[in-house]
Amino acid sequence: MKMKSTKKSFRSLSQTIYSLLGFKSETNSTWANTVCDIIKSLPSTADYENDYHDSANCHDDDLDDFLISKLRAELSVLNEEVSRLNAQRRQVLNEFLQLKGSIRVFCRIRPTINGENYSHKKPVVPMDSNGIVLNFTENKTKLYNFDQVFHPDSSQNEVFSEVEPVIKSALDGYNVCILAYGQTGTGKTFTMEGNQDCPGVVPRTIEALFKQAADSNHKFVFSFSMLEIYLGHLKDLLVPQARKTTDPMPPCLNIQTDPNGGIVIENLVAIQVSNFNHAISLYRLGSQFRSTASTNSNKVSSRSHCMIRMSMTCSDATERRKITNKIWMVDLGGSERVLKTKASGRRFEEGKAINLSLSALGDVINALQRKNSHIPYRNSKLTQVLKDSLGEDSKTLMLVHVSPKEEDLCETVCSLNFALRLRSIRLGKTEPNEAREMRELAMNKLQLEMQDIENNRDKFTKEIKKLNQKLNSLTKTSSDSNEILETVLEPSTVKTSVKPPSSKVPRFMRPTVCSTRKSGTGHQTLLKKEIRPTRRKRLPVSRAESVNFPIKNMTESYSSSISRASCLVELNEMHAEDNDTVYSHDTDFSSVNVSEANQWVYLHNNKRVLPIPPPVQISNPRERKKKGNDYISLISSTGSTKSMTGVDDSYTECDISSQIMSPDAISDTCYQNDYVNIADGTVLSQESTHETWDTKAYDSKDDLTANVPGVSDLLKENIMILYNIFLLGLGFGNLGYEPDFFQALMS
Ligand SMILES: Nc1ncnc2c1ncn2[C@@H]1O[C@H](COP(=O)(O)OP(=O)(O)OP(=O)(O)O)[C@@H](O)[C@H]1O
Repeated sequence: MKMKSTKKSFRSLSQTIYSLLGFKSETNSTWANTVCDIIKSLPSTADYENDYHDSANCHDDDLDDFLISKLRAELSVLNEEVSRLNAQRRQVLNEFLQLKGSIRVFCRIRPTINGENYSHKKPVVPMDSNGIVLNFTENKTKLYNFDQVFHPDSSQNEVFSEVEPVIKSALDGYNVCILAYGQTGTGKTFTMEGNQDCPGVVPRTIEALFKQAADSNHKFVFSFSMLEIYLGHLKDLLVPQARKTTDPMPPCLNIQTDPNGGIVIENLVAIQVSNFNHAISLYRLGSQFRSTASTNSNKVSSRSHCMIRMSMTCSDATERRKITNKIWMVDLGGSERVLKTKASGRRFEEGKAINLSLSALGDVINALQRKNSHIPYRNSKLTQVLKDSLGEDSKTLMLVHVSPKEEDLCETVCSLNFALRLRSIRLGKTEPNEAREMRELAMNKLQLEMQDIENNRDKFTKEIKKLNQKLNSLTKTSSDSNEILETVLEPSTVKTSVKPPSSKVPRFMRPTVCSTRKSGTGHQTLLKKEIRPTRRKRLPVSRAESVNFPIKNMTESYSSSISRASCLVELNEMHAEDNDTVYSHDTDFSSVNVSEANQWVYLHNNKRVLPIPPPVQISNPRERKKKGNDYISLISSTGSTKSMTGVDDSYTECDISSQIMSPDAISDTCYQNDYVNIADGTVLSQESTHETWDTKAYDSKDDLTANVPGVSDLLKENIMILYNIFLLGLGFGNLGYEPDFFQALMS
């Protein structure tokens, strides 16, 4: 235990050294370095450790080290095992998808919706999980085969279970494309988006991506984009759209090809998303900007192709197909027979544009399936955007939607013929039954194998998480103890990253404004805005970043600068409060500084600077507002970007932030000088007795004089003058001015 106590005393010593920084002008970083040099020259920890080992075979820190290295070794074995299983799973999945086909076509039959009338004979009948029969007349039927047929009562869950394998492919680095195709009003948006109770493919895919990425033992960075292709133009759905002709137009989206053949959409917004909720909120936002309209076939009909893109980057998995890849989820515009919908004007143009691009998409997929040498990507914007996600090295799912209604039979035939064109020639109806059964058997086997691998991997991943937690708690305790000494030895890091532990230091030991100014430590501390939780709470020793605030025609002593944070707070609040109230009790403390500074350096129209505001109460709210406006005009005239961020040499200026009290000094002053209302004995804090444009402050002062019975106006004025002298004495006293300075000033 001797060793432990020695270490502890060293730790507390370094802490003490650190807390003394800035207490006296001598206790600066040079001093701290010297003391730490002395500490370094003392017998090293290793010497103690050796001694300790001699005296006792076991020690807490050694045990920690031993446990840490043991945990690390275990983790590396487990991680290797997970990587091996991942590679195995990837291989099995690929085999599985190859048997299934890299372009797969599903068919979903929409259920009947309330109020719809149907003829006695059902025109669209699902056969089994792959077949669908169309009944044209009594004795004329036609059978269509697909990779999967979803019956009218199939749930969103069932649909997603067929989609899920391609999400795994996406995480393996393949580009993936999920397309919802069909006549208008057949349920494309329902499948892709779903509703609150039955979420569709898009939310489920996003959720699965985040979940599977978390389970994968690799670090993924996801980004979300959303666009629509409307009348042949690309429109970013995450950018506010121009409503009036005078509104600026959003940047034009151009499609480019990078040297590797990847598609780049210029100016498309891609927002990094770290979790499901974040991505979904963006999706909801984008959905609001979609172009929809009411048509004869659908009350809320999508008049464009809506495309959602999740890009993912994973640089620590070398076995992935690509470092960055993407998954497109596309709710295609509804195919429609213009004659039937009787669309005209804009609706007609929209329908025509949708049909043309759908036809181009069909041509591309068909050419890919036939392995044609020329793939006609350039025939539409839709196929240009999807160029790198439809080819050889990617996975495509087409969900074809059909209506159950007899009157829609023509459109249903068109949709199913379109879908048939997309089906792999190899997997078409030419495939013999025997071969098909063999293929299905092999696929089932691979699926079981994959399930087995995933179960094992999950077991290991859980174990890794547990071990990591243990390791974190062990390494945290050992690194915490070294951190403080390192900070003292490395004074440059104190500047921005470490906050002095002022709350642990007794008040009398904390630096004053002057000492901070002399030692120069004030500017080394936090740049962040401090929130003042309650009026009486002590604030840490910290100062807001100060910027020069040039004022024309000012002598050096009266020129000022204010904190950037406070300036912004003031401005915001003045605008927000319609200039009536400058700050409230929970205002940033630094903004209080500015208002107090305005009592001492009152600025009017940026021309005249008086040391003290005239002790005139502004009871008329209009006047009060005007005064506030003067302040605003001051901030806006002198607080321009230039003056806020830099120094303008044409002005005489000095940094008044060094004259304004530090928040701590102000809070100290408040403690020492709480004002007792002589009439009712209540304690008013200094803040509330100051003359600012805070209505509360005025009320307090009004109370102060009004509550004294029989006080004449002259007496009131004298009290106010005395009171101002008192305040000025306090404030300026803290800044190093002598009382006779004020007497001279007042006289
Ligand atoms: N499987 C389903 N279960 C329940 N309701 C459905 C289903 N499919 C579609 N619907 C309902 O049918 C209506 C039309 O669906 P939806 O708007 O999704 O069609 P759409 O194909 O996207 O049409 P458009 O191309 O005109 O945008 C909606 O009210 C939707 O809720």
